[in-house]
Amino acid sequence: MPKQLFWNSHEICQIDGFWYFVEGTERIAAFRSGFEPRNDDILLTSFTKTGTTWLMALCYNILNLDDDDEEDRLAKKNPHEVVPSLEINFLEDGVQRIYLPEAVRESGCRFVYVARNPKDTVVSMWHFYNKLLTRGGPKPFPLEGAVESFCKGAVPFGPFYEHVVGYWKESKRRPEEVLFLKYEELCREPKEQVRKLASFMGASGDDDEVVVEKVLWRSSLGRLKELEVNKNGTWETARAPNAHFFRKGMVGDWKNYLTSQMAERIDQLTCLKLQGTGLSLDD
Ligand SMILES: Nc1ncnc2c1ncn2[C@@H]1O[C@H](COP(=O)(O)OS(=O)(=O)O)[C@@H](OP(=O)(O)O)[C@H]1O
Repeated sequence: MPKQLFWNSHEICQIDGFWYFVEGTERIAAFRSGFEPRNDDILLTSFTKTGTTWLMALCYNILNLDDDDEEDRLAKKNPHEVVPSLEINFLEDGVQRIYLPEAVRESGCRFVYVARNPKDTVVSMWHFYNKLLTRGGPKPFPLEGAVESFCKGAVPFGPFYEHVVGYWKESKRRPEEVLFLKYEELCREPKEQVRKLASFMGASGDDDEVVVEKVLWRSSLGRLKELEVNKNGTWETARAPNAHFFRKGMVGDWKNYLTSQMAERIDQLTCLKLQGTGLSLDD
Protein backbone atom coordinates (compact mmCIF):
# COMPACT_ATOMS: atom_id res chain seq x y z
CA MET A 1 0.00 0.00 0.00
CA PRO A 2 1.40 3.46 -0.84
CA LYS A 3 2.22 5.39 2.32
CA GLN A 4 3.24 8.94 3.14
CA LEU A 5 3.42 11.42 5.96
CA PHE A 6 0.45 13.72 6.44
CA TRP A 7 1.62 17.18 7.56
CA ASN A 8 5.01 15.79 8.66
CA SER A 9 3.18 14.14 11.48
CA HIS A 10 1.10 11.00 10.93
CA GLU A 11 1.41 8.24 8.37
CA ILE A 12 -1.44 7.82 5.90
CA CYS A 13 -1.82 4.97 3.44
CA GLN A 14 -3.79 4.61 0.24
CA ILE A 15 -6.47 1.97 -0.22
CA ASP A 16 -8.19 1.84 -3.61
CA GLY A 17 -7.24 5.42 -4.37
CA PHE A 18 -8.23 6.97 -1.01
CA TRP A 19 -6.00 7.92 1.91
CA TYR A 20 -6.55 6.86 5.52
CA PHE A 21 -4.59 7.07 8.74
CA VAL A 22 -2.45 3.96 9.02
CA GLU A 23 -3.92 3.23 12.46
CA GLY A 24 -7.33 2.60 10.90
CA THR A 25 -6.20 0.37 8.04
CA GLU A 26 -7.20 -2.98 9.48
CA ARG A 27 -10.66 -1.79 10.43
CA ILE A 28 -11.15 -0.24 7.01
CA ALA A 29 -10.02 -3.35 5.15
CA ALA A 30 -12.29 -5.51 7.31
CA PHE A 31 -15.19 -3.18 6.71
CA ARG A 32 -14.68 -3.03 2.96
CA SER A 33 -14.62 -6.79 2.64
CA GLY A 34 -17.25 -7.62 5.24
CA PHE A 35 -19.82 -4.86 4.81
CA GLU A 36 -23.29 -6.29 4.36
CA PRO A 37 -25.88 -3.54 4.41
CA ARG A 38 -29.49 -4.21 5.21
CA ASN A 39 -32.19 -2.73 3.07
CA ASP A 40 -33.44 -0.46 5.85
CA ASP A 41 -30.01 0.93 6.76
CA ILE A 42 -29.28 4.59 6.23
CA LEU A 43 -25.59 5.38 6.16
CA LEU A 44 -24.29 8.85 6.87
CA THR A 45 -21.33 9.63 4.68
CA SER A 46 -19.11 12.64 4.16
CA PHE A 47 -15.63 13.93 3.67
CA THR A 48 -13.92 15.20 6.80
CA LYS A 49 -14.90 18.65 8.16
CA THR A 50 -17.87 19.07 5.86
CA GLY A 51 -20.70 18.89 8.40
CA THR A 52 -20.62 15.27 9.59
CA THR A 53 -21.21 16.11 13.24
CA TRP A 54 -24.15 18.32 12.35
CA LEU A 55 -25.64 15.67 10.08
CA MET A 56 -25.34 13.09 12.85
CA ALA A 57 -27.07 15.38 15.33
CA LEU A 58 -29.84 16.18 12.86
CA CYS A 59 -30.49 12.51 12.09
CA TYR A 60 -30.41 11.57 15.74
CA ASN A 61 -32.92 14.28 16.59
CA ILE A 62 -35.17 13.47 13.65
CA LEU A 63 -35.45 9.91 14.92
CA ASN A 64 -35.60 10.71 18.65
CA LEU A 65 -37.73 13.79 18.90
CA ASP A 66 -40.02 12.25 21.47
CA ASP A 67 -37.19 11.89 23.97
CA ASP A 68 -37.35 14.35 26.79
CA ASP A 69 -34.20 16.20 27.76
CA GLU A 70 -33.31 13.45 30.25
CA GLU A 71 -33.07 10.90 27.48
CA ASP A 72 -31.28 13.10 24.97
CA ARG A 73 -28.05 11.20 24.46
CA LEU A 74 -26.54 14.11 22.58
CA ALA A 75 -26.51 15.99 25.86
CA LYS A 76 -24.14 13.39 27.30
CA LYS A 77 -21.92 12.34 24.40
CA ASN A 78 -20.25 13.60 21.27
CA PRO A 79 -22.62 12.96 18.29
CA HIS A 80 -19.91 10.72 16.82
CA GLU A 81 -20.31 8.39 19.79
CA VAL A 82 -24.09 8.50 19.78
CA VAL A 83 -24.91 7.91 16.14
CA PRO A 84 -22.86 4.79 15.40
CA SER A 85 -24.87 2.99 18.03
CA LEU A 86 -28.16 3.78 16.31
CA GLU A 87 -29.93 1.41 14.00
CA ILE A 88 -29.49 3.83 11.16
CA ASN A 89 -25.73 3.51 11.31
CA PHE A 90 -24.39 0.35 12.79
CA LEU A 91 -20.84 0.98 11.71
CA GLU A 92 -17.87 1.22 14.02
CA ASP A 93 -16.51 4.67 14.76
CA GLY A 94 -14.73 6.30 11.90
CA VAL A 95 -15.69 4.03 9.06
CA GLN A 96 -18.54 6.16 7.82
CA ARG A 97 -16.09 8.16 5.76
CA ILE A 98 -14.83 5.27 3.71
CA TYR A 99 -15.40 5.89 0.07
CA LEU A 100 -18.07 3.41 -0.94
CA PRO A 101 -19.42 3.92 -4.41
CA GLU A 102 -19.35 0.24 -5.29
CA ALA A 103 -21.20 -0.67 -2.14
CA VAL A 104 -23.64 2.13 -2.89
CA ARG A 105 -24.30 0.71 -6.31
CA GLU A 106 -24.72 -2.82 -5.14
CA SER A 107 -26.55 -2.47 -1.87
CA GLY A 108 -30.18 -1.74 -1.28
CA CYS A 109 -29.54 0.65 1.62
CA ARG A 110 -29.79 4.41 1.56
CA PHE A 111 -27.08 7.04 1.98
CA VAL A 112 -27.04 10.64 3.11
CA TYR A 113 -23.98 12.55 1.98
CA VAL A 114 -23.08 16.04 3.18
CA ALA A 115 -20.71 18.16 1.09
CA ARG A 116 -19.08 21.51 1.79
CA ASN A 117 -17.20 24.08 -0.26
CA PRO A 118 -13.53 23.12 -0.49
CA LYS A 119 -12.05 26.39 0.86
CA ASP A 120 -13.99 26.25 4.15
CA THR A 121 -13.24 22.52 4.32
CA VAL A 122 -9.48 23.14 4.10
CA VAL A 123 -9.59 25.85 6.73
CA SER A 124 -11.67 23.69 9.05
CA MET A 125 -9.26 20.78 8.51
CA TRP A 126 -6.33 23.04 9.24
CA HIS A 127 -7.77 24.08 12.60
CA PHE A 128 -8.85 20.58 13.54
CA TYR A 129 -5.79 18.58 12.57
CA ASN A 130 -3.43 21.17 14.00
CA LYS A 131 -5.17 20.77 17.34
CA LEU A 132 -5.47 17.01 17.07
CA LEU A 133 -2.10 16.04 15.68
CA THR A 134 0.16 18.65 17.19
CA ARG A 135 -1.82 18.48 20.45
CA GLY A 136 -1.90 22.26 20.54
CA GLY A 137 1.88 22.42 20.19
CA PRO A 138 3.58 25.75 19.62
CA LYS A 139 4.22 25.21 15.91
CA PRO A 140 1.12 24.68 13.80
CA PHE A 141 1.51 23.12 10.38
CA PRO A 142 1.47 26.02 7.89
CA LEU A 143 -1.77 26.72 6.08
CA GLU A 144 0.07 26.86 2.78
CA GLY A 145 1.20 23.27 3.29
CA ALA A 146 -2.34 22.25 4.22
CA VAL A 147 -3.66 23.73 0.97
CA GLU A 148 -0.89 21.99 -0.98
CA SER A 149 -1.68 18.56 0.46
CA PHE A 150 -5.44 19.13 0.03
CA CYS A 151 -4.98 19.98 -3.65
CA LYS A 152 -2.76 16.95 -4.17
CA GLY A 153 -5.43 14.83 -2.51
CA ALA A 154 -3.05 13.29 0.03
CA VAL A 155 -5.09 14.04 3.14
CA PRO A 156 -7.03 11.69 5.42
CA PHE A 157 -10.08 10.39 3.46
CA GLY A 158 -8.91 12.28 0.35
CA PRO A 159 -8.84 13.04 -2.44
CA PHE A 160 -11.67 15.42 -1.68
CA TYR A 161 -12.95 15.91 -5.23
CA GLU A 162 -13.15 12.24 -6.14
CA HIS A 163 -15.00 11.60 -2.87
CA VAL A 164 -17.61 14.27 -3.38
CA VAL A 165 -18.07 13.72 -7.13
CA GLY A 166 -18.52 9.97 -6.64
CA TYR A 167 -21.42 10.49 -4.25
CA TRP A 168 -22.83 13.34 -6.32
CA LYS A 169 -23.03 11.14 -9.42
CA GLU A 170 -24.57 8.34 -7.41
CA SER A 171 -27.19 10.74 -6.02
CA LYS A 172 -28.10 11.83 -9.55
CA ARG A 173 -28.37 8.25 -10.71
CA ARG A 174 -30.40 7.02 -7.75
CA PRO A 175 -32.01 9.99 -5.95
CA GLU A 176 -34.33 7.73 -3.95
CA GLU A 177 -31.35 6.01 -2.36
CA VAL A 178 -28.67 8.69 -2.13
CA LEU A 179 -29.51 12.09 -0.67
CA PHE A 180 -26.87 14.73 -1.36
CA LEU A 181 -26.89 17.69 1.04
CA LYS A 182 -24.68 20.75 1.19
CA TYR A 183 -23.45 22.43 4.38
CA GLU A 184 -24.10 25.86 2.88
CA GLU A 185 -27.71 25.01 2.03
CA LEU A 186 -28.24 23.65 5.53
CA CYS A 187 -27.05 27.03 6.83
CA ARG A 188 -29.03 29.07 4.32
CA GLU A 189 -32.35 27.23 4.34
CA PRO A 190 -32.23 24.93 7.37
CA LYS A 191 -35.95 24.20 7.62
CA GLU A 192 -36.30 23.17 4.00
CA GLN A 193 -33.21 20.95 4.22
CA VAL A 194 -34.33 19.28 7.44
CA ARG A 195 -37.71 18.56 5.91
CA LYS A 196 -35.97 16.98 2.94
CA LEU A 197 -33.76 14.89 5.24
CA ALA A 198 -36.65 13.78 7.45
CA SER A 199 -38.75 12.83 4.48
CA PHE A 200 -35.84 10.89 2.95
CA MET A 201 -35.42 9.04 6.24
CA GLY A 202 -39.10 8.24 6.31
CA ALA A 203 -39.60 10.07 9.59
CA SER A 204 -43.00 11.37 10.53
CA GLY A 205 -43.56 15.01 11.34
CA ASP A 206 -41.39 16.33 8.54
CA ASP A 207 -44.08 18.83 7.62
CA ASP A 208 -44.64 20.02 11.18
CA GLU A 209 -43.06 23.44 11.77
CA VAL A 210 -42.62 22.89 15.51
CA VAL A 211 -40.94 19.54 14.97
CA VAL A 212 -38.56 20.98 12.41
CA GLU A 213 -37.66 23.88 14.67
CA LYS A 214 -37.02 21.53 17.58
CA VAL A 215 -34.75 19.32 15.47
CA LEU A 216 -32.81 22.36 14.36
CA TRP A 217 -32.44 23.80 17.82
CA ARG A 218 -31.37 20.51 19.39
CA SER A 219 -28.78 20.01 16.64
CA SER A 220 -27.52 23.59 16.54
CA LEU A 221 -23.85 24.43 16.92
CA GLY A 222 -24.73 27.08 19.50
CA ARG A 223 -26.45 24.53 21.72
CA LEU A 224 -24.04 21.61 21.27
CA LYS A 225 -20.97 23.76 21.78
CA GLU A 226 -22.22 24.95 25.16
CA LEU A 227 -23.00 21.51 26.55
CA GLU A 228 -20.66 20.47 29.34
CA VAL A 229 -19.80 17.23 27.52
CA ASN A 230 -18.66 19.13 24.46
CA LYS A 231 -16.77 21.75 26.42
CA ASN A 232 -14.78 19.38 28.60
CA GLY A 233 -15.45 15.81 27.46
CA THR A 234 -13.33 13.57 25.25
CA TRP A 235 -14.23 11.12 22.53
CA GLU A 236 -12.04 8.32 23.75
CA THR A 237 -11.99 6.21 20.57
CA ALA A 238 -10.59 9.12 18.58
CA ARG A 239 -8.60 10.39 21.58
CA ALA A 240 -9.98 13.81 20.72
CA PRO A 241 -11.49 16.47 22.96
CA ASN A 242 -15.11 16.97 21.97
CA ALA A 243 -14.53 20.71 21.78
CA HIS A 244 -12.43 20.20 18.63
CA PHE A 245 -15.56 19.23 16.70
CA PHE A 246 -17.36 22.51 17.29
CA ARG A 247 -15.76 25.69 16.02
CA LYS A 248 -17.37 28.57 14.12
CA GLY A 249 -19.59 26.84 11.61
CA MET A 250 -19.41 29.86 9.35
CA VAL A 251 -19.89 29.86 5.61
CA GLY A 252 -17.03 31.78 3.98
CA ASP A 253 -14.70 31.69 7.00
CA TRP A 254 -11.91 30.89 4.53
CA LYS A 255 -11.79 34.62 3.71
CA ASN A 256 -10.27 35.16 7.16
CA TYR A 257 -7.40 32.75 6.46
CA LEU A 258 -6.59 31.97 2.84
CA THR A 259 -4.44 34.30 0.75
CA SER A 260 -5.74 35.20 -2.69
CA GLN A 261 -3.16 32.82 -4.23
CA MET A 262 -4.34 29.94 -2.06
CA ALA A 263 -7.98 30.66 -2.85
CA GLU A 264 -7.24 30.91 -6.54
CA ARG A 265 -5.37 27.62 -6.56
CA ILE A 266 -8.32 25.84 -4.95
CA ASP A 267 -10.83 27.58 -7.24
CA GLN A 268 -8.95 26.52 -10.36
CA LEU A 269 -8.76 22.94 -9.20
CA THR A 270 -12.45 22.97 -8.25
CA CYS A 271 -13.34 24.23 -11.70
CA LEU A 272 -11.30 21.49 -13.32
CA LYS A 273 -12.53 18.67 -11.12
CA LEU A 274 -16.22 19.60 -11.24
CA GLN A 275 -16.29 20.34 -14.96
CA GLY A 276 -19.16 18.51 -16.64
CA THR A 277 -20.55 17.08 -13.40
CA GLY A 278 -23.29 19.66 -12.85
CA LEU A 279 -22.10 20.02 -9.26
CA SER A 280 -21.16 23.38 -7.74
CA LEU A 281 -19.43 23.74 -4.40
CA ASP A 282 -19.72 27.47 -3.81
CA ASP A 283 -19.73 29.13 -0.42
N1 LIG B 1 -24.21 21.41 14.92
C1 LIG B 1 -23.46 22.02 14.02
N2 LIG B 1 -23.99 22.95 13.19
C2 LIG B 1 -23.23 23.58 12.26
N3 LIG B 1 -21.91 23.37 12.09
C3 LIG B 1 -21.33 22.45 12.91
C4 LIG B 1 -22.07 21.74 13.89
N4 LIG B 1 -21.22 20.91 14.54
C5 LIG B 1 -20.02 21.11 14.00
N5 LIG B 1 -20.07 22.03 13.02
C6 LIG B 1 -18.98 22.55 12.18
O1 LIG B 1 -18.68 21.57 11.19
C7 LIG B 1 -17.28 21.55 10.95
C8 LIG B 1 -16.74 20.19 11.35
O2 LIG B 1 -17.10 19.27 10.34
P1 LIG B 1 -17.33 17.74 10.68
O3 LIG B 1 -18.37 17.61 11.68
O4 LIG B 1 -17.53 17.06 9.37
O5 LIG B 1 -15.93 17.33 11.31
S1 LIG B 1 -15.44 15.86 11.51
O6 LIG B 1 -14.85 15.44 10.24
O7 LIG B 1 -16.56 15.02 11.91
O8 LIG B 1 -14.42 15.92 12.55
C9 LIG B 1 -16.67 22.64 11.80
O9 LIG B 1 -16.66 23.77 10.96
P2 LIG B 1 -15.68 25.01 11.19
O10 LIG B 1 -16.25 25.78 12.31
O11 LIG B 1 -15.71 25.78 9.91
O12 LIG B 1 -14.31 24.47 11.49
C10 LIG B 1 -17.68 22.73 12.94
O13 LIG B 1 -17.65 23.96 13.61
